[in-house]
Amino acid sequence: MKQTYALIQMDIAFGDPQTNFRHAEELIREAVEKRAPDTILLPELWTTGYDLTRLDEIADEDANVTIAFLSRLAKELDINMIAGSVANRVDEATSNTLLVVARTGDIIKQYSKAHLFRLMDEEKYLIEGNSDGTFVLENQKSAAVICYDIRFPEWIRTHMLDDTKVLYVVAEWPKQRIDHWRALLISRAIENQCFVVACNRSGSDPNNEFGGNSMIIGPWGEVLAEAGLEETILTGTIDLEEVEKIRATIPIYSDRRTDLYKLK
Ligand SMILES: O=C(O)CCC(=O)C(=O)O
Repeated sequence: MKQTYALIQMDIAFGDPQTNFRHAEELIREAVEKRAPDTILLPELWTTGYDLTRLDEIADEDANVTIAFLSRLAKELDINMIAGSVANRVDEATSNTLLVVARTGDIIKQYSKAHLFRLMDEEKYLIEGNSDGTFVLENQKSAAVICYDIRFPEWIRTHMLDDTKVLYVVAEWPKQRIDHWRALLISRAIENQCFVVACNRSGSDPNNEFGGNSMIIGPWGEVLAEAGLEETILTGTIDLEEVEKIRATIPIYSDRRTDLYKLK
């Protein structure tokens, strides 16, 4: 089964949801016109950026505004969306929540970032999620995580054990550690024998320059498509049958020695 993706590696206006909604819609429409993708990806915190000190004003109550925006576009344009993440205010607390939207416009998954990134003060303003990012999209078992989560191979493995074939990643990964981003994504693809489809942002905010380099990686670790630093729409097509072939060639899932692993 083939799947075509368009990764919206957008610049994000700091703390300005109106501008970001407008800009994201332009880029999504451009992607659909040029490439008719099955699925579109957006980056982490694409409506607000990392303007964490102003979350009281700019976080989205129950993600309602974002969900209405995404559902409208998914239905009209006949696309699925791994719709990045947004600052999602529930009662008094805010999570960094990823939304998955089907072509029908239904929200089929919400995943809140499990590992908060202290270097960017996330733990001061956000609460962590406590459940996994697995879901079924177009009949395929899939998983999605957010940025810093990819530094935790045991968390990613937890998502892959039940025949999951695609790992989606959304991020605001800084340029100064973009070599880690590439190495971690390629490693997660090789060690889990899965496709990795990863959308970062471009541009900068008052504290960071972001690294772009959105990627589509195959289950053998091969880079199938990769963006540069600038704002761009990265597209690519994958064939999910590749996963079965790689898993049959080197059967790591059945060779695991869980009797030896001390993961607690
Ligand atoms: O782990 C890193 O180096 C970057 C993580 C990050 O920027 C984030 O989780 O927002």
